Amino acid sequence: MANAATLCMHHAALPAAALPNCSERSAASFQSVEPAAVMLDAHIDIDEEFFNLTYLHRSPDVILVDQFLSRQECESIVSRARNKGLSLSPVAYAGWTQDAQELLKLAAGGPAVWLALARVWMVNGDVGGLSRTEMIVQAGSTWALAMAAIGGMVALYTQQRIKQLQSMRTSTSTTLDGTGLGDAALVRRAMQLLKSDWRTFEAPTVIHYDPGQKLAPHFDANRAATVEDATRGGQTLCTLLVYCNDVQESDGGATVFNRLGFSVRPKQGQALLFFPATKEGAFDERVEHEGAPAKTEKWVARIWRHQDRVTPPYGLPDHYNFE
Ligand SMILES: O=C(O)CCC(=O)C(=O)O
Ligand SMILES: [Fe+2]
Repeated sequence: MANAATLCMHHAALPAAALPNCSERSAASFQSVEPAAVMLDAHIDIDEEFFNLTYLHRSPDVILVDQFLSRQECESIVSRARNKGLSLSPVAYAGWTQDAQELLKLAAGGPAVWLALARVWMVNGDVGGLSRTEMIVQAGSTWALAMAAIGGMVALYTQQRIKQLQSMRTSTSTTLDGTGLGDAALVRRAMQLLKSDWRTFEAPTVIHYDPGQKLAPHFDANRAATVEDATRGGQTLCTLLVYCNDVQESDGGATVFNRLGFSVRPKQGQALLFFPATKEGAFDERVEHEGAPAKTEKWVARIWRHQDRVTPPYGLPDHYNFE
């Protein structure tokens, strides 16, 4: 089965880790320089009374739920994933449609027009006295040829970009069907905490990092979600990660929020919840994050809550029964 959970990465993610003093930027100072913060804070409604829920950060809201899953549930998730087998985590080039459109628009008004005019000028110089219709035909066909060639170059660039992004995620992963002891508990509790129907969830994804593996800074939402995520339920509104094993402080492997200046160390059974987009689907770049390389292995289970029904193979099947 196609692995449902591709990771959305965009070139905008690249310089983020290198933002000057980004780790020292406090929430308060961020709010004062970001007037749109209040609008961006309007994430989906959650169950604030959920057992063990604490706020790690406000605006943007980042939440921890201790003992979200039990040790047995975590172990069950890991062993089901191992039995199924994991493969290199897929990465999506989020925003490629926008980038390609922009490049083509630039070319259509610039280089393609210059080439068309140059061709008319040359042909006119060679044969002389081109009629107006002949000039239009010459210019039009040259413009179309130039656009086709530029389209090919944009496609090549997009392929290169996907390869480059893939090298930034070296973990392996797989999806579970939500019927094992641990993954069923994950879906059930996610439904309560997020006050959401399982139909808006991607199938639970299990991510495994071997020592040294990592996930570079990225956003889970996609600025071009309406086009690129149309077949997987639209925008990612919420990310729920559950750490399935402990990683000691000195061993790295934290989930790092560079722009917010803090990180979360993996603790078995603990859930980390944040909102890559508002309930309306507006992209929130403040919650850019990364999975830092660990010296030991690290296991994470993840549910992405989308805007609409996530149909199979990305989501759970119609006959899924969470009871
Ligand atoms: O492994 C982590 O700490 C982060 C994982 C993550 O961000 C993702 O899977 O989208
Ligand atoms: Fe992520």
